[in-house]
Amino acid sequence: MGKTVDSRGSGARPDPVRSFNRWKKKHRHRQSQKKQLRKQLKKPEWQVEREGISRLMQNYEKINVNEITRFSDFPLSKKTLKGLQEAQYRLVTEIQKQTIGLALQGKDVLGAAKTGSGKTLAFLVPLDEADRILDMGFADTMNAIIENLPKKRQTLLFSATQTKSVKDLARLSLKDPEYVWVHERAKYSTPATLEQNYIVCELQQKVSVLYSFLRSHLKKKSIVFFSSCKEVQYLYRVFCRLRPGISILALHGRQQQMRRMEVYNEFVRKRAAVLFATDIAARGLDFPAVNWVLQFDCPEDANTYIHRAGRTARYKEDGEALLILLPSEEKAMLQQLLQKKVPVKEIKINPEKLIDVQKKLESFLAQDQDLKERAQRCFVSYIRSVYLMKDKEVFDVSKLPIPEYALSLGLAVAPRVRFLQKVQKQQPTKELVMSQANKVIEPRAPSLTNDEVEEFRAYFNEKMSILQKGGKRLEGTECRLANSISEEEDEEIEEKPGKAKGSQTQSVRNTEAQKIEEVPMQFLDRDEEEEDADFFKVKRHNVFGLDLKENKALQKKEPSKSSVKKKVTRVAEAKKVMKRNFKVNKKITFTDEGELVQQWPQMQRSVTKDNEEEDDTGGINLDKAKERLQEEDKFDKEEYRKKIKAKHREKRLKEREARREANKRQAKAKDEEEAFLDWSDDDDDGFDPSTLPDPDKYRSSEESDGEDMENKISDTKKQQGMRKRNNSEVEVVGPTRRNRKKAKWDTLEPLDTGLSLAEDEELVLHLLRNQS
Ligand SMILES: Nc1ncnc2c1ncn2[C@@H]1O[C@H](COP(=O)(O)OP(=O)(O)OP(=O)(O)O)[C@@H](O)[C@H]1O
Repeated sequence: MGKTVDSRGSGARPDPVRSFNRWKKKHRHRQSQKKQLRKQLKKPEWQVEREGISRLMQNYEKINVNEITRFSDFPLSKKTLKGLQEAQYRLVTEIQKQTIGLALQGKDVLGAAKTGSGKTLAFLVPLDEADRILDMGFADTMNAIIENLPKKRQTLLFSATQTKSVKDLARLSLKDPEYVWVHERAKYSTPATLEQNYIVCELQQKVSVLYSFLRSHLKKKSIVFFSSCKEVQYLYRVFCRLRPGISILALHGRQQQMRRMEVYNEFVRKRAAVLFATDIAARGLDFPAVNWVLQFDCPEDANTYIHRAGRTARYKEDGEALLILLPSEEKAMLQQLLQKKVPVKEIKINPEKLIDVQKKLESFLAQDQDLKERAQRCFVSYIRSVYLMKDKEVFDVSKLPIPEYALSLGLAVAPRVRFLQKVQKQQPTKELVMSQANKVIEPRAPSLTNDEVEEFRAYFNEKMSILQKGGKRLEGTECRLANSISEEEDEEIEEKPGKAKGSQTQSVRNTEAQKIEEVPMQFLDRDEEEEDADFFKVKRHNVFGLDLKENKALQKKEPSKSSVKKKVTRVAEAKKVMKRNFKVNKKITFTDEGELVQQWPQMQRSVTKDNEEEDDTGGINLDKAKERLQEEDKFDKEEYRKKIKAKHREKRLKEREARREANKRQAKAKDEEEAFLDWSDDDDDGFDPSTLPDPDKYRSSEESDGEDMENKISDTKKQQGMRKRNNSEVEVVGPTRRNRKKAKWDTLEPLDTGLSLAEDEELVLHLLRNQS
């Protein structure tokens, strides 16, 4: 009975391999489907971010300013919050609290808050220092930027000194901007932690005041503001040379951006340092831990003052600001500051602590032409900056003590400033002072008569008395801004020979006046600032003894002095000396030949016919002196030419002699060589054994050299034999030459080389080798 088996029957088991393969196929298919689905579902990062932001945006309307204390209270993205947290920004400042919400809601914002109050973090579209960019000076740049901005935009403007001008704002087409004036009702417009003082001093004392200030603040971090780059450049260099004992850095617009960043970082890194800067550093820059801001030159307006001073006392820190004002700037500037709610107190410099650096500067400039030129540029640049200032109530160039200022920079004479002449033309009432200032530097002929010199001195005395009487505070018409002033014109510096002696006189008077004044010591009441207290005094006038009273006393003295004492000119002094018949020391040396040479004073060696005919009329005959100098010059040139000729001749002779010697040696060596060859060939004919050293003697003397030497000799002899054989072969080829050599040999003396036998043999071998 047969049985059929159905493999699929209940009793049959499925093939496991086949079923696994089937499952695997299905699984793979399912996986790839899932993958494709995932791929389709995956969004780009930006899309995810945008979606996140749109979720946050839904919360913008719910922002309640009163509930905000931290950045995380704003609906900000995770990335922004992470960044803020990493930089340790958690709690918001007032301006941030009030403006970030508005900015997020897409509104245009016009924000104002004190310096160092955190405005930088408050704006999202960069844009900063709104009032400055709206200045006419930046008009072209701003217009170019605005033209290229999208029409649909959000504008956020922030500044410590915000503009409210509708005209200005219209330029930026702000749409219903939100005005946020955080400190509008505050008593002062500057930070409460900022202590602000000012001093009044003469222009010519400012450099010494600065030096004295630095000497008494060696452990502090200070920024000193100047009105021009060239001032920074010169004073930076000269102060480095003065070595005040503190690091000095310079930051100005003429530096490359990379250099500026280096300087910024270096200043931030240092614990104590002083930064000389222009207004490039006045706004927006956040220098941490600055103790002092010193405004060396008066700021152009109260706003600039606020920004400069705001480089210290930032974000809850303390700081001090010191403004240096000229007497001519004091009244108008203080008024402006008052209007802008800036509380400044007057303090006084302790004259005992004032270090005069003028002499040092003079000596630096005398040694360094480059520094001198920088000083000249600094001088012109400062005067130009004053001249170009808009506010003529504060800045009056005609009130500047020009020659004195030049001296205070270390310059012996004031460079000519052309535009001052224009001012002079515009201001006939001020003609006297200005013409005198410019007269100082008028070019003069090289020879001055006594009268001229007297006149020159007299005008200085007169000028000084005018300055003292009222020149300092001359009231006059306004200087008008001359648009025609070009940079080149300003750069033109001409030094004139007339020295500002009158100015020196005044500086001497000032020092005297300082001595006269008894100043009671009233130091600032701050224990931790003892060094400052040393340098500054509070509410004391006439520190430098330049007040009207004392000046009057000095003025009274001055004319009596000049009238009693006859003025002494240089020419008169020289004549006096000549009359005294002083004998000048001589320096005399002797040449190798024993000849006497007078080194000093130099003798006139050229003989002119006038030499003997000395003029006994007295004084110096310039024409004759000139003639003599020319003769002397010719004589010197002739002498020099002769010396050079002799030297060349000597050199030529030496070279000729050397050549002759070399030829001789060559000829001799050739003859010796030939002679030797002949000699070795014909030892029978002419060899004289007596010319050889005594072998016994040789042995005894050279015994110490041992067997080696003997071997060498025998080897040499062997080689000679070989050479002989070779030469005999040559002999067949050239009998004529041999005969000639022989004939020559007959006439030759035996050769005495002065060498030992062994050395002789070496020489021979060498020559033979060369020959072969
Ligand atoms: N929320 C904050 N928490 C802690 N520090 C802050 C905060 N906001 C700002 N600062 C710090 O305060 C200092 C001053 O800030 P910022 O430079 O933004 O001031 P500003 O108002 O822009 O000043 P200026 O008017 O001089 O430009 C900076 O060192 C900054 O790091």
